[in-house]
Amino acid sequence: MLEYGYARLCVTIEKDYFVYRKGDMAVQTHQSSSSHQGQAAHARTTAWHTNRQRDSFDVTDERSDILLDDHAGEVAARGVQGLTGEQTWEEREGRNKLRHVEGLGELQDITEVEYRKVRLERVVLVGVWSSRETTLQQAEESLRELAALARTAGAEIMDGVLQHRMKPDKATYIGSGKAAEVAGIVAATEADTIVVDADLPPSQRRALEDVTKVHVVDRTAVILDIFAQHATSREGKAQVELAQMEYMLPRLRGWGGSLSRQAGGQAAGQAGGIGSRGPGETKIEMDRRVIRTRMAKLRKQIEQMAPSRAVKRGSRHRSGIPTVAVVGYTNAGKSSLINRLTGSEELVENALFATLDTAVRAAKTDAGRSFTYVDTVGFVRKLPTQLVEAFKSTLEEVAESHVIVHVVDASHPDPFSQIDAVNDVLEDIDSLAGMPTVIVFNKIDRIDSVALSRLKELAPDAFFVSAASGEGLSELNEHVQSLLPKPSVRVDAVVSYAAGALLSQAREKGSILSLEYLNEGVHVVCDVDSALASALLTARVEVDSAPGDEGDEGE
Ligand SMILES: Nc1nc2c(ncn2[C@@H]2O[C@H](COP(=O)(O)OP(=O)(O)OP(=O)(O)O)[C@@H](O)[C@H]2O)c(=O)[nH]1
Ligand SMILES: [Mg+2]
Repeated sequence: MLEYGYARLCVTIEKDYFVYRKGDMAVQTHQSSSSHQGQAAHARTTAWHTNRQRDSFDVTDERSDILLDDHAGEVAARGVQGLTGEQTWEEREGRNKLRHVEGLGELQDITEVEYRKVRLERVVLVGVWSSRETTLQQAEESLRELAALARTAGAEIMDGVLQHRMKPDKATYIGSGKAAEVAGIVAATEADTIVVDADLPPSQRRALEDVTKVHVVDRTAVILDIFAQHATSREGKAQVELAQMEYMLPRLRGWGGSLSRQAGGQAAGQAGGIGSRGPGETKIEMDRRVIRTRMAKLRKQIEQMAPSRAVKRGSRHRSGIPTVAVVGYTNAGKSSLINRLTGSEELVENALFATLDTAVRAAKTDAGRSFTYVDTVGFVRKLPTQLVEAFKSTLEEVAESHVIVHVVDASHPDPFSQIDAVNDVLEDIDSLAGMPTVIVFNKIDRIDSVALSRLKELAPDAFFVSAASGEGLSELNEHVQSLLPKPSVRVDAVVSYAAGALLSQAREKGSILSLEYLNEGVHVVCDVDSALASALLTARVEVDSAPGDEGDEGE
């Protein structure tokens, strides 16, 4: 019964999601013909064009202080720069205002009005920030990221507001007066969901729902929702469902009651929004015991799947093929980079968490040696604890690789905070200590030369590339190849012509330093792993003056 409900919901969502994505593209294209003609002229029909147009008014698209001096000046001029220190008059003033975050909420185009009809839901984003903990800029950035997450989940952003207060309100998260204001915004924009940029306890969520009369979900619910939509492998699905149930369990009592538009079963599957998909609102009536039983079953299933993962990895290891793990913040361009480096066609999307299952892509060094790139799930700040488990399979892949390529979006307002977010997670894995790591700033086609040279100053050892234009990729490729572990055994022997297969293996898995065709056989000097070395030595043939003898060297 439960499984049936879940599968059914997934189908509905995927369909709607597709409509949303398609619609969104159409909106962007339309936009380009009116207000971005100059840009549109550049790259009219390519895929990059679509992405760039999307990016051109994406709410996440803003340069940071780090990258641009004049922007820092502008921020200072707005009087918010010093907020972390003394409490200024502006701060006191600011505390009493709900702050609209630019770029969230304005109608972009008339076409968008039409698309509203097919979209799932209209959301208002709400955040609270304290100058004791962050800066206004970081708070805005976090809300923009939430906007990108909500959009990826299929929502349409009507507005985004931030309240400055030392601590979230105990009852309603934002102050009660502000909650009433948000209720006004919700009514005016006809939004049907509020997304809060925090992990909200059930009581606060309910109180806020009572004031605003719409559905309130938190950041965790949005991320879980994206994972639910994107997971494709059996294990990924099971892990996400388990995470959703873990999230739901303490919140069960809170769902329903306060909302008149509460629906169950199939109706909710179609009308439900972020956070209500998967094992969500439809299962309110479900007894906790049933959920617990289901969770136990899922845990067992996942446990049983783990060995097959290990076997797959093990066989890759045994075959002596080195792996390069590509990690980084979500949407940094990991899949694009791998596609470009290997010629494969991994899913690339301007959406968060496009890749949800690790994928392995074959590559070859210039000398013909095989190695693989492992594409991993993107990282995100404030990753829900419930999902950490699901993330572990990705981390296992990283732990077992030989080189780490850490991709960063150079055009992001604050690339270094993203690097930190990723490193925070990676630092917890002991086996990574000492593993060669390459930092790669991608998307340099999107930043100007000033920003680029600033980044180069701040990260002198990094590589600067563009998966879009191909710039910098050959240097990166060369460097990655040089970091691959070298096969440890040097073989210098004449092997019989019948051992041709062994020689091609030596080319694939090791490196051939010299080949010489003699009457008796092939004189090969190569570096290979110990298994192949002993196979080659078995195929050795005797010649009059054995190669590798001192007398031979000089000739
Ligand atoms: N302009 C520009 N866009 C890029 C570049 N590399 C990637 N992109 C775009 O960035 C977006 C994200 O790319 P992906 O390759 O899906 O990123 P990812 O890191 O695999 O993302 P997840 O799988 O979601 O974690 C897509 O819209 C890409 O087209 C680049 O070098 N330049
Ligand atoms: Mg990806």
